[in-house]
Amino acid sequence: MSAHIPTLDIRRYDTDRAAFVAELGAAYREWGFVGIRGHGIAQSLIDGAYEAFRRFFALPAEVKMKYHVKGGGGARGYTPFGVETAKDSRYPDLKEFWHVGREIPRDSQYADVMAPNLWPAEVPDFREYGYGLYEALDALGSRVLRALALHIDLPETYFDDKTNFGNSILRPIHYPPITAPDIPNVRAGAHEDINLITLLVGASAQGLEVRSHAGEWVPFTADADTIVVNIGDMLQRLTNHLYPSTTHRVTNPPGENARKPRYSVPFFLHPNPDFLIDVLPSCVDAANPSRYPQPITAHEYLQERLREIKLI
Ligand SMILES: O=C(O)CCC(=O)C(=O)O
Ligand SMILES: [Fe+2]
Repeated sequence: MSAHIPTLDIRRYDTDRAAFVAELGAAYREWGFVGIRGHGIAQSLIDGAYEAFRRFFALPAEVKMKYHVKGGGGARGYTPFGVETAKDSRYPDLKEFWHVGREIPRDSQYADVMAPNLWPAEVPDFREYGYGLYEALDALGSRVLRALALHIDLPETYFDDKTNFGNSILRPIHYPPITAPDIPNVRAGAHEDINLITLLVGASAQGLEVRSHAGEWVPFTADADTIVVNIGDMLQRLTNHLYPSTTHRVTNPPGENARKPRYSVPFFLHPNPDFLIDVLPSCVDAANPSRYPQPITAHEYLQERLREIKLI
């Protein structure tokens, strides 16, 4: 068992595939989290997106609320403070966020469950950078899924046609400075992600913690050139827990650091809405019988989980 969460260079997928897939697979089976370097996403795209998101969150509350869709479950546009609440938590998280979804033709078979995007007119760069980052992380996520597929003896391209219309979400988050002493809320309460995998770009400020097998909270503050990629509940279910969806949280920093805001941008990579999450036969044997005899579509599963976190 390694004592810390590994970071691997994804360029090795092309130069040193067998060893890379083995190391990546082992790291995920142990931690559910890995840092990915050498991903090729331009720093200028990441910086430009962060700057556009920061400018949006700095707008007055009433301007931001123009982009809040009542009854929309936060699926697109802006969600204010005090809404999302981790499943077993009494207090809402200390965050506001925006959701960018996939751009699809409005006559697509998925149009009824994948609403059009909103874009804030006050920040002209938001769309270009926001969707640029969406597409870059979607492509990187597909590369990680190829390696994850090979590690469990699936064809390399197994996930390609199951995620090409994935209901994936880019979520710029702003955690504002914490000024009140002794508040019971945390920036993000302990939770597992719902989707297949999550790619977290540039969460350079401290605060993210990952629960180890032994039940200890392990801080994971990635280097600036590293994208954190973790397993979500849908992939855990599909693989009968071979790939674990690891509990994580964002703590309130101690002392003066609490007065610094935190920005982070997770990309929640989802399968196509009609993908049937049915435990892979290769992940079941006599010692590990299926934990989920009942399959469920990705869309139904998502609806169940959004109700649990009070988004719908
Ligand atoms: O802010 C972070 O670094 C993590 C956020 C997170 O875990 C989430 O939104 O699911
Ligand atoms: Fe998360």
